[in-house]
Amino acid sequence: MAKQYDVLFRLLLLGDSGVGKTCLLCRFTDNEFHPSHISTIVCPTGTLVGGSSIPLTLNRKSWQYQLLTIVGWPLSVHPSIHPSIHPSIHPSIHPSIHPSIHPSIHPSIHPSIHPSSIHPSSIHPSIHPSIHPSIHPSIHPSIHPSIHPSIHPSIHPSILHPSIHPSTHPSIHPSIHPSIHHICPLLLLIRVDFKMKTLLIDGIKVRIQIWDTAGQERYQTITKQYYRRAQGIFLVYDITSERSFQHIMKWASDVDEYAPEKVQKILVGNKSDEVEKRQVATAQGIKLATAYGMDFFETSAFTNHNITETFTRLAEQVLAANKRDLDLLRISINDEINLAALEEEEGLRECAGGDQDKSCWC
Ligand SMILES: Nc1nc2c(ncn2[C@@H]2O[C@H](COP(=O)(O)OP(=O)(O)OP(=O)(O)O)[C@@H](O)[C@H]2O)c(=O)[nH]1
Repeated sequence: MAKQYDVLFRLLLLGDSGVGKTCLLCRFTDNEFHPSHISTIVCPTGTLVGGSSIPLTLNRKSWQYQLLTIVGWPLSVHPSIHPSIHPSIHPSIHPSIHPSIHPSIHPSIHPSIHPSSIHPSSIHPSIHPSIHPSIHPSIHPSIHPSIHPSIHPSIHPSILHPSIHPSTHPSIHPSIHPSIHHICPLLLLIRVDFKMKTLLIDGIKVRIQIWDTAGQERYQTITKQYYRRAQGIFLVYDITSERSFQHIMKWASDVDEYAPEKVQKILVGNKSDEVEKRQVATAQGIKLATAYGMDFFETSAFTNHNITETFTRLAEQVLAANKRDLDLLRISINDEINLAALEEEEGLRECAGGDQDKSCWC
């Protein structure tokens, strides 16, 4: 089978909330545009002490969730637990999910999904009665018992139904209930969006994993945890927002502080279609990018202007920055191949030079 890619790079989208990071990503990977703004939520304040990644399929789309261990839960219910949660995404629970999840998932989650979507025999008996028929099974097996105290409605506005209001039954999760204030440590299942795409650059199949972060200030402690694993960063502002442009300096200084030294950066002025509302001139973008030594693109996720160009450019830069390492890797692989070929050849020669009547087992 042909190799799916040669190298894998991790890119990160950074910028204020509402500049269009999620839209840029969706336009690039799925050629879709979402007119409404649903804030990407990382997770409520707390201290990240560990985590592992879990893929989940929601609405036939693949999203990445992070199972995070948070300590120091705030004393009040987080504002992100809000009734305006989107009705369309059905969290699925994998059949192998451990019974200990049982008390934390409540039948009130949502009444509308068809019972046939869950295969009764595949669900552990102790989970079954408490999961409402509407929930499609599919939290990954790796979630296992540790998830129990942690499924939390702040996951993402789009994942839970409005019916999950803080006043809902406290067994959904203690922290959702206004009266319960102390939970520590706490495990959280949160959505950290990333999407993948493979590009062909100089004959190299470059797979890029693009992480969409939450622009909201309150999530930035957590977001910074992703910087150090990034090889490329998009610093995004909105050309209709002078403020988002001013904040680029803050984002850039965070990158300097938390990202690896070799990280590649690109400045992106999004919403170029909003001609009437423009507050940041193209020349200002160019000037800032030049000052930081970055490339600069004005984009529109709405009209698809410069989207592929921007993502490809950053991937090219990351590839160029890592080319030396790649070449070294390739040389060592080639050396191994050459050595194997040499050994094989020598073996053949030995056989050929030996007793001609003997069968060669080389
Ligand atoms: N006109 C126009 N609107 C856009 C464009 N890109 C995004 N938007 C709109 O801007 C709003 C915010 O977009 P998002 O992609 O959700 O913003 P975000 O940066 O991911 O925001 P957070 O998740 O809160 O950090 C949405 O209403 C989008 O429809 C664009 O290129 N042109």
